[in-house]
Amino acid sequence: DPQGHYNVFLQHETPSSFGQGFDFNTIQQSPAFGTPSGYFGATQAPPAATTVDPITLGCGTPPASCPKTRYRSYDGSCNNLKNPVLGTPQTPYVRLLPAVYGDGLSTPTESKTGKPLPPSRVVSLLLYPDVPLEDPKWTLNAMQYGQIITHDMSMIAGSTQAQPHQTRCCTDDGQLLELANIPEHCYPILVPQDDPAHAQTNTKCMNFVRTITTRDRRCVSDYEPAEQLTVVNHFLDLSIVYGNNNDVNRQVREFRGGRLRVDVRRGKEWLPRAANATASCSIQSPQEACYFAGDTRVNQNPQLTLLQTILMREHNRIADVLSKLNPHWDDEIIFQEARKIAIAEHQHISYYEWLPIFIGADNSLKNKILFNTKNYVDDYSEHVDPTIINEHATAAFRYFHSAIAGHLDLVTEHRSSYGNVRLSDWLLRPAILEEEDNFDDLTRGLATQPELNVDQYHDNEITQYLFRGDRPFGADLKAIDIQRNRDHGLASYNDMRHFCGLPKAHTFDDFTDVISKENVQKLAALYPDPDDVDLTVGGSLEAHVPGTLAGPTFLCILTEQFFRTRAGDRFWYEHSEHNNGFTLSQLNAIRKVSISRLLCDNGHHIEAMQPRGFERISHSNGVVPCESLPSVDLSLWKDLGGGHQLGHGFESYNFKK
Ligand code: HEM
Repeated sequence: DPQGHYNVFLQHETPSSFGQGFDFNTIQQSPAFGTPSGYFGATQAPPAATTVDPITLGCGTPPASCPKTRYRSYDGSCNNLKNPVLGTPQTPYVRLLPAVYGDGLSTPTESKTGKPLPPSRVVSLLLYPDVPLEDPKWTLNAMQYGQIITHDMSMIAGSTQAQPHQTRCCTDDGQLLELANIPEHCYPILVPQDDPAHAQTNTKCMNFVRTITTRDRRCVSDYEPAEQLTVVNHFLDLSIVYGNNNDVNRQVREFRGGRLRVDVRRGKEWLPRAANATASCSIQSPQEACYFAGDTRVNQNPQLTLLQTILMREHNRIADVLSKLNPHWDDEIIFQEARKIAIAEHQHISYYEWLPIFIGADNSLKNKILFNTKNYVDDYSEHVDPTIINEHATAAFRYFHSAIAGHLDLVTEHRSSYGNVRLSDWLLRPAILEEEDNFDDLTRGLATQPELNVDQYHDNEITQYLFRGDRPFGADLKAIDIQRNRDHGLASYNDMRHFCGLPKAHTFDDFTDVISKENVQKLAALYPDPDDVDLTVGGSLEAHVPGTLAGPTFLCILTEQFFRTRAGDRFWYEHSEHNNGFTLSQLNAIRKVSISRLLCDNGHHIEAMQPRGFERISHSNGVVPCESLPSVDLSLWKDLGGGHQLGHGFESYNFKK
């Protein structure tokens, strides 16, 4: 297009087997953001920057040009060559159904009846109590890898997800501010008078700051509804390790031997320290570790930091092997080839080990998310939009918050648990990983301890004590999720379930086709009208589709997202060699990777693991020596020379066959 306007009105290609009555013709497409001409349809100049980082301005910056390369960019630009800005940071989520804002443009959702919606905290207290049921089959590792996948795919703009937000919507002692004094973007969570926790401290108000939107950044006209922005790239590409832009990437790299930067303490490699530890962590002394990684949320909880450390070490392990195999490769080639392998391992673990548990193997095969093959899968389509779906990130995927356990087991090599740590004591305090044998003991704990059942029950550690620091009580993740649902103006549960092929409910009773009578009664007591039920609430009460950990509505959303994330990624690892992929033998070597082997290879002294590390130890999944678990044969990356040179690297290599 001579104007340089990319065609972003992508038509979703529905795979023929994508059945179940989903009507994808109604999918809302993203408007043309980030066009080279600047602010699409803008009537006003963009607002002044509120943060120092210039990339946080605007709604996506298209690259000047797209280099020909076999490696993906850090920000995801040029993945889609028709629309190079697609999937880059600072662009809006897309929606499956139009937003339902209170005023039609940007204010939080309201009841269609004019009566108030039940306060989020009240819904959380009534429907999501702490009933500690353990998952009979899956480990805490399954939950934790889910958070890794999430952080790789999206992060709402304007949230730190860590330190108290700079914007304060309540007084320091938890009271509501005078209306006139409430800062912009505030949408505080109101605490009921009889709150079992917060009434004890006379807290009436919990901080909640609205997500930054295309309207806040003046990227749309005054007449267009707001779309929330996500600040990380949308692809499943280990951006949590490598960073979401060139700048962060430079900071995580060693620039020697293709390695990532590490700090060595007690003979072990740790993530480098954050430059400003007090801003990134809740440390209690200046020496306390607080890390820097590709994702700003790295320090949020110890098990997350643990997996981030494992993934960083895996990159360096691969880089060290590649430098020995190919002494003629420079830092850049080793780095990019190691990165490509690590991303492939991560995509493989996410899709072939993790997804079958959460969205079901049959469902994934049927919908062309997984393939039963030893061959290439060249299913990329530039018409599939890889953008993260708002209903996915703000409702469906958050459902797995239910699996979070409040205590983390410390487990010896003999698989006996000798203690545990309390989650809310160690949020934003990753130093615990470096004490004694905690790194290995928590790793074994992840793979031994069950996750909590994926159901309507949530651990008090995240509904009463989240980020409490040294206060008696903290935030409520379920109330936040409900509040966020309204902040983003997500379509109602009723409309979404209809979109996903279930009948539209006319009365609360109609919900009993997938929700228990008891829960429907509670919904009827809380909400003025069946059309008012929040997606995040209704979806989380549905009975699960057999073989999956989600009800039909969430399953439909998750399935659609994971289809797009795969088929909309031009650098997906299963593509053939001439489509940026590996040789077939390399690909089949990658397919041998497992979460268990990853933990074995990158822990300190972990000698044994069960083969399927997301599944609890059992007769059919017994602990075996690490060496007996299949591994990726990196000798297949020996470059025999004679590849075609291109820029700093090679367009093709002459890999050992
Ligand atoms: C200990 C574990 C976890 C903690 C403490 C945690 C906490 C949080 C917090 C504080 C937020 C931001 C909420 C907001 O302000 O709107 C969030 C967002 C989110 N969480 Fe979790 N979470 C955990 C695990 C998980 C898991 C296991 C999943 C899914 C498998 C998940 C999925 C999500 C998603 C999709 C978002 C929204 C991401 C976005 O910004 O687009 N989380 N979580």
